[in-house]
Amino acid sequence: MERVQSTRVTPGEVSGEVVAVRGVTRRFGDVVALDDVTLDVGPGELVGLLGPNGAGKSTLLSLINGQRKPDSGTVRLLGGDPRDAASRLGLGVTPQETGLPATLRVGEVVDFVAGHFPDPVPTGDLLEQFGLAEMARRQAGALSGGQKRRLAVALSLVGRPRVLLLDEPTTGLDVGARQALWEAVRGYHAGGGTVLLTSHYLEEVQALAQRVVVIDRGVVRADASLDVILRRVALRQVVLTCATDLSAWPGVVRTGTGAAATPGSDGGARQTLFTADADALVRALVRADVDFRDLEIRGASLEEAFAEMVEPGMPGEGAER
Ligand SMILES: Nc1ncnc2c1ncn2[C@@H]1O[C@H](COP(=O)(O)OP(=O)(O)OP(=O)(O)O)[C@@H](O)[C@H]1O
Repeated sequence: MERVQSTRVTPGEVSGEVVAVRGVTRRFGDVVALDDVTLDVGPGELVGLLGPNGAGKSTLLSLINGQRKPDSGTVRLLGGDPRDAASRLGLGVTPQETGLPATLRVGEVVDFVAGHFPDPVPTGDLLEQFGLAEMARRQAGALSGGQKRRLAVALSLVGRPRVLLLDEPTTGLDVGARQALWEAVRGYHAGGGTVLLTSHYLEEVQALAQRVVVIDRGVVRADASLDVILRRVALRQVVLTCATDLSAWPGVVRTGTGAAATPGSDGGARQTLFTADADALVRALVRADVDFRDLEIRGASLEEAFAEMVEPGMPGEGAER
């Protein structure tokens, strides 16, 4: 409990959306990093922004934290323009890479940042919470990669922010450090905080988020509860060569790209069948004496799952263009 209370947010002031991104497009030269993105995050939500490399996740966070401006569309943070310093008073940020002053001791770094806030979390409490208490007197430059990362996330909480933006918070951390960080984020959220975090890892999003926004090539592909996204990603692929078109077979949710489109030398076609239960599908095909060969079964990778989410019928589908 102490853990939760130590980062409890200032109560009360937030009403309406904490983050409101409406119709935002952002280009870098010819690259469209974000393409007409709309995303609202309400008070107390913990949202995972999931997407592959180059999807546009960091760009979106940089617009929300006021570092960059959209080419078109609007971004609001805590009811104001994120480019105004006043709007960012309630914001805590941990970017993907953080430079720490190498010669300052860990405790001094926290004290330094705490000095900028009216009611900071006490340094000792914060270091305790992040498992850094024994390192308070160590120079920041002497910390391991994982310890630096933990310190960076701890620093984003010093000022008791109302909203926290975490860009791939645990990339490169070992299992123990990752768990400790997740615990801290959960504690912050349990105390009333709003979190938007990015990740490549479904596991991370699964461990933390209630709502998942999938972004790929600058477009929001899905915005749905964790359960819905997991069901989508959990589909298995049964790949086989068969002369009969199996796309309408019971249990086949849909076919993959190129299904029934690649003729084999004997006239059979290579087919990719998506199903929730690969075992049941294969048993049924065998029972029905369907003549197939070169059977492969695999889970859909996250990238494949993202691509599949472009198809119609996905709840929260955001790519109808
Ligand atoms: N400063 C920049 N100059 C030019 N292109 C950029 C810049 N920042 C981002 N981009 C491009 O915009 C696209 C989105 O990049 P972004 O960093 O937002 O993706 P990401 O989802 O955060 O990726 P990662 O998971 O690898 O960090 C990419 O194609 C990237 O190359």
